[in-house]
Amino acid sequence: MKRGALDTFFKPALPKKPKYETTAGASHHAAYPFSIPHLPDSFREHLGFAPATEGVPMNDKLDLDLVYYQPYIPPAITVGLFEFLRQELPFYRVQYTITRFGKKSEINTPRFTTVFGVDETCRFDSNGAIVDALTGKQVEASKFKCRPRPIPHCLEDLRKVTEGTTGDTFNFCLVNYYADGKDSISYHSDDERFLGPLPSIASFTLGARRDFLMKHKPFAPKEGAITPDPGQIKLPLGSGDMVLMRGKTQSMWLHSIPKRAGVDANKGRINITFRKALIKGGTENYYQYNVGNGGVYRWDAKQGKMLLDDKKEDVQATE
Ligand SMILES: O=C(O)CCC(=O)C(=O)O
Ligand SMILES: [Fe+2]
Repeated sequence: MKRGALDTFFKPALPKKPKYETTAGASHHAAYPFSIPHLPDSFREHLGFAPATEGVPMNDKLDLDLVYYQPYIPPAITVGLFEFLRQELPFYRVQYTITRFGKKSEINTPRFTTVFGVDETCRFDSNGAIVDALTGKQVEASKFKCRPRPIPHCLEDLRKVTEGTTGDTFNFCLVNYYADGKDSISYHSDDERFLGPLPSIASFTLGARRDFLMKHKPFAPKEGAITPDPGQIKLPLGSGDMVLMRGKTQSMWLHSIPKRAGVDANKGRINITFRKALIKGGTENYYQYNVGNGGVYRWDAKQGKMLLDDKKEDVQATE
C-alpha cells in the first residue's frame, strides 16, 4: 500500500465541510431563536431556473388532483440546499396531549418540525411587527396564543418561485426533518377549515428518498356500493421533487410517509410545504403543532445529528 493511502486510511473522519457558503446576510426576528442566513447567491441564481422539469398532472383517479415535478429544484443545488436548511433552521420535537374516548395520551411527534408565517388577516411589516392586513395597524401580541414569525428570506425565495409556477399564493411554510427511516408522518389530510375548501399545498423533498403513500378516504356506505376504491398510490419522492396537491385532494385523500428500514433509512430527509391559512386559528394550530413549548434543536455537523440548543432554552425560559 502506498504511504498516502495508508495515511488516509487511518486519519479520523473530519466533519464534512458544508457544501455552501453564506455570504449574503441574514434574516433576523425577535421570535427566531437565532438569525437565519440568506441563501448563497449561487443557489438563488439556480432557483431562477426552477422548475427543472415540467410538472406532470396526475388527475386520472377519483378526486385526485396532483402535479408532480421530478425534480422541481435544479439538481445542481439540491445537496447544498438540503445541507443549508438542515444547518440553518431551528427545529423542534413537539410533544402534546390528546384526549380520545375520554383517555389522555402523550403524543411525541415522530420527526423534527418548524414553521414560519402568519394567516391572511395579518402580515409582517418591514420591522417584523405583525400588522392588520387591511388597516396596516399593529396587532396586539396577545391576539395570538403563539409568537408568529416571518418566513425567512431563504424560504421566501423558494415560496416566490413556487407561487410563480403554481399560480397559487402561500403565507405559511412548514418544514419537516426526518432524521432517518424511523421518523414518519402517519396517514392524514391537510383539510383543516382554516385552509378553505380546496387548498393548494406545494410539498418539496430534499435529501433521502422516501415513499409518499396516498389512499382515498373511506367511502360513505351508499357511495361504496357503486364506486370502486382507487387503491393506494406510491410516489417515491426524491431530492428536489415537488408535489402540488390541489382541488379535492385534501378533502378526499389521505397521505403519509411511513417508517422505513434499509436503503436510505439512516439518511435525513427535509420536507417543505407551502400553504395558505385564512384565519387566526390556522396560525395558532401551526405553531402549536410545529413549534410547541419545548426546546430548540440545531443540526450539529460534528456529531451529525440534531442537538437541543440549551443556550436558547435558557433565553426562552427567562423571557
Ligand atoms: O414529508 C412529506 O412529504 C409530507 C409531509 C406532510 O404531509 C405534512 O407535513 O403535512
Ligand atoms: Fe400533510
